[in-house]
Amino acid sequence: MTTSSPQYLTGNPAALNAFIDRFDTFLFDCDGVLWSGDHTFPGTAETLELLRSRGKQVVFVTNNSTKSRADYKKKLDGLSIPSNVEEIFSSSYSASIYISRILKLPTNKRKVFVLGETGIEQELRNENVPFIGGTDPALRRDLVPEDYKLMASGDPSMLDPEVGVVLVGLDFHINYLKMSLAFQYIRRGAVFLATNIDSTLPNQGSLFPGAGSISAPLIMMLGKEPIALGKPSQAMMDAIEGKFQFDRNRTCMVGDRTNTDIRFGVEGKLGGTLAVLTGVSTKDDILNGPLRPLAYVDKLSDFLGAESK
Ligand SMILES: O=C(O)COP(=O)(O)O
Ligand SMILES: [Mg+2]
Repeated sequence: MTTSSPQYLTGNPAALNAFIDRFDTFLFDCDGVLWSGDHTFPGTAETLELLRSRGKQVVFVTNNSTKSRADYKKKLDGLSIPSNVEEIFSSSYSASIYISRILKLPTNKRKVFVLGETGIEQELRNENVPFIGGTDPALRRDLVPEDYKLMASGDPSMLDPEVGVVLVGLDFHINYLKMSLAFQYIRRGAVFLATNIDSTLPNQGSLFPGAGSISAPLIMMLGKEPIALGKPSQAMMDAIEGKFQFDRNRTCMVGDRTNTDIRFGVEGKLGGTLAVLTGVSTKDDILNGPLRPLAYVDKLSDFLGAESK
């Protein structure tokens, strides 16, 4: 854990410039750094353009599994932020790759029960991984007495015998039926995975339930944690390094949350980490918490104040 005191860069053109020059690749967290929900922070596009104009590789690394990489590409296009889908790593993508290429499942247990949104479904489809649940409207209903009987008996009309994995992400339509199904599958042997376990999600400058709040009831009921495939999991870092072959010493992770983004960079042994104060972690978290970044700024666009080259 980093215990040195992070350098404050805001308003220091020479220090901002020196920080940029230390790295060739910048991994950018999205929620809380580039935007907060649908509100994009002013100067985001210009800051990314500044880095690219200096030959820096920019990669987007988000724990938000509600969108697919293609969805994020559309969002970035809409914000006039140039990108290609290969530069985008979402936890929905990371989880789908893990299930399709890493997890060894019995041939009759290859189906995934999803608590989550379309982002997970699109990425599972891209990897030809069969799934049920997710945005299925048939599950947006109250439990009825018959459901208890069918679940308790493991009736295949209620509990698909091919389900071998439960994948939990942020689900805007969670309910007792879906939580019960996930619980039944896992207690009957399904692998418990999470796209990410961020406790809260920033939006419009406030905080709302994050994916971790969807896994939490299952963790309480089961007495065990899921394998989480988003930051700080190094499975994601290895996938990104595999694609870009970057020099970790010349790579910086930029994020708003110390226990995911900064931990991801520190445990990934990157050359540096940068925190911003526009998302979840506070200045106190950054200066006095167990996981401290190399440096921090008030907001990403402070980099527009770097010395001009
Ligand atoms: O989805 C979340 O909880 C956070 O998403 P982020 O990694 O882009 O900040
Ligand atoms: Mg974030």
